[in-house]
Formats: sequence, structure tokens, C-alpha cells
Amino acid sequence: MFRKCITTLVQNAFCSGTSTHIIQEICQRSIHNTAGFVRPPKILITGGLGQLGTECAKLLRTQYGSENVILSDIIKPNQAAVESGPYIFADILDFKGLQKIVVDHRVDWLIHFSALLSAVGEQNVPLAVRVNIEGVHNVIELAKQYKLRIFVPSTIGAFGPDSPRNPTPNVTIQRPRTIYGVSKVHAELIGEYYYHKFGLDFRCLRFPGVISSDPPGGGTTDYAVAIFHEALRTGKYTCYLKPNTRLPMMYIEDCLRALHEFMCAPDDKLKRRVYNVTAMSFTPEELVECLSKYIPNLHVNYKPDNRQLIADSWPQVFDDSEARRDWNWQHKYDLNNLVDFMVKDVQENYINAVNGSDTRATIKI
Ligand SMILES: NC(=O)C1=CN([C@@H]2O[C@H](COP(=O)(O)OP(=O)(O)OC[C@H]3O[C@@H](n4cnc5c(N)ncnc54)[C@H](O)[C@@H]3O)[C@@H](O)[C@H]2O)C=CC1
Ligand SMILES: CC(=O)[C@H](N)C(=O)O
Repeated sequence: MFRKCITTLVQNAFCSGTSTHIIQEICQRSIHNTAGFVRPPKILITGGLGQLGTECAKLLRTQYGSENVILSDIIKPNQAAVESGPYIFADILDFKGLQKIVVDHRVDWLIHFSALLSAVGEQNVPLAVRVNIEGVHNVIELAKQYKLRIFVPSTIGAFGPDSPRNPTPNVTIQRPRTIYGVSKVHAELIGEYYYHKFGLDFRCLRFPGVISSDPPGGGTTDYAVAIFHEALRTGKYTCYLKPNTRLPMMYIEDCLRALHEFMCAPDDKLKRRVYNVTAMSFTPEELVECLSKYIPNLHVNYKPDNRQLIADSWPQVFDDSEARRDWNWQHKYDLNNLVDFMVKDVQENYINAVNGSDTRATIKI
């Protein structure tokens, strides 16, 4: 089906004189074997039951078919995850186990989401070293051996107190002070090294705080998700960052579209293997002001904890002009429509589904 579709698209594109970049894009998104057979890529997502993985699988399954996107993690999936497509156990620290999956499922693309985020990483440094550094060694080596295209996300957390913070360009001083940041700089550099040394098709985007209604995994930017759940449930929220802490952020839909567009971008468009991407920057008090339009009596107080130190060392405004220039990255969501979408999503899928009306704040939708 996909093969037919691609062939027709390519033929139509040629017949109608469609520009070569569309033909190139179609070709980038499909796999050719020696007989010229065209099929969709088989994609393995590691850490697939986390905040980004589940949504990423949904997007890629609509593009390439459910059976072509394999979700993996070390945690027990819920019913929805099992029903939505293939799910398998894969521990990122088990090289042979990963090797078997790649071979058995004839994987072409690897999207590597397994990680310990910034706040939980500080609480268990040895585990963060293993999962975030050893895990990256495993997937990079695997991708080299089996000639996979590999995506590894990096983060604003790959910068530190010596980096310029407003704006933070693509190439500048990094020197992060969290194990999470150190592990992400390591991933960026080893990926670039494998690209130059072995021709590995390594692709990496540095994401800002990603906002979705799914529970976040223990990062410094989590307040921007938690506030929706708490405020819509109780009308109150206690924020662990100071009200004026500015951080770059992005709505999940933009984040995953960036990932997909970047994975499909023709190689000759990419001047780097690692790009900054972002959509907006805001502070907790700016988010609260926006959210107050939906929850007029919203009460937020501020009790900064050790995540404040981390946030104070991160970029405030992220410069993603190189991604915009090279592969035409464009965000869609700003603060206002992000809040609009989040309020509806959390209200419909979490609050209404779980709570009785007595515990809910008064919402104006
Ligand atoms: N969520 C965000 O705001 C941002 C995320 N990122 C990156 O995106 C990736 C995904 O992030 P999230 O989904 O938010 O993280 P998450 O914490 O929600 O999910 C990470 C997943 O990794 C899995 N994992 C842990 N140890 C593992 C192991 N030994 N083997 C296999 N899987 C294991 C966990 O079970 C979890 O499901 C991470 O690499 C993160 O650094 C980058 C920037 C921002
Ligand atoms: C920005 C990130 O990488 C993540 N959300 C975190 O706060 O650790």
C-alpha cells in the first residue's frame, strides 16, 4: 500500500513538474532495497512510555502505519499502549537484547528517548550515568553496525552558567552543571564523532521544556505541565521556581513535528547534526497570568527548591535561527494557544475523567 502510494506520489511529482525537494522528501521517508523496492521505515522508539514517546508513536504511526513503529521501554504498558501498536520490553543497558530487536524487526530508524531527566538525574547520579551515557553508547554503536538513522534528543540543559543565556546560539560555550546536561553534551559529541568518523546518520535536536498533558518524567521545566493539572483540579498551585524564571518552552505538537521534519530532511540541507529548536520563552508569572483567564480565582504561591539552581544556569531565550534557515523549522504554538489547548486537553482527558465536580476549579472555556 505504502509502496504503491510512494510510487504514485513520485510519478505524480515528476509528471506535474513538482519541485525536486518534494521528491527528495518522499525518498528520504522511504527505504529502498537493492531491487528498488520502496517501503516505509521500520522505527524503534526507546523510552517510549515517557512523556514524549507515547505521543511520538501516535504521530509516526499515522505517517508510517502502526506495525512499522515499535514502542519499547522497561515499564509495564497500560491497556491503551498495548492496543495502539507493537510494544516490547527493551532495556537500553542490554546491548545484545537491543541487537536482537533491531535484527528481528529489521529496524531502519532508532528514536532514542530513554533518559533520566535533570531533576531525577541529580537524585541518582550513578543511574543517570548508566542510562544516559552507557545507553547512548549502546544505541550509537548499534546504529553504526546496522546503518540506522538515529535521533537522540538533547536539551536546553546541555548549557550551563557560562553559556550566553539570552539568546543562546547553536554553537557556544556549554559546560553544564547537572549530570543530565553533561550526559547530553556527551551524546551530542559522540554522535557528531560517529558521523564524521563512520558516516553514521546521527540527528539531534536540543529541545526546550516540552509541554503536554502527559505526566512529565522529573525535569526542571515540569512546573509548566503540573500547573495545569493542579490548577484545574484545585484552583491552586505551589511553584518550585521563582515567578520571574524565564525558560524556553514548546508545545508537544511542535516538538514532534520538528523531530519528524528533521528526520525527513534531506542530508544536503543539514549543515549540522545538532540544532537548537524552540517556540517561546516565558516565566511562571506570565504563564499564571495567561491561565488566570480560564481560572479567574487561581492562587499560585512560590517556594523555590533546588530546581531553581538548575533553571538559573539554563538558557532563557533559545536561538534556533539555524534550524529555521537550514531545514525550514517553524513553530505553530505561542503561549496563548498553548494554554488554550492544554486547558481543554487536561480538562477533558484528566479532570473530567477522574474527578467529581466538587473538587474542580471554576473554568471559563
Ligand atoms: N520532556 C522534555 O521537556 C524534554 C525531553 N528531552 C529529552 O527527550 C527524551 C524523552 O524525554 P521524556 O519523554 O520527557 O522523558 P521521560 O522521563 O518521560 O521518559 C523516559 C523514559 O525512559 C525510560 N527508561 C529509563 N531507564 C531505561 C532503561 N534502562 N531502558 C529503557 N528505557 C528506560 C523510562 O521508563 C521512561 O519511560 C529524553 O532523552 C529527554 O532528555 C529533551 C528536552 C526536553
Ligand atoms: C528541558 C528538559 O530537558 C527537561 N524537561 C528537564 O527539565 O530536565
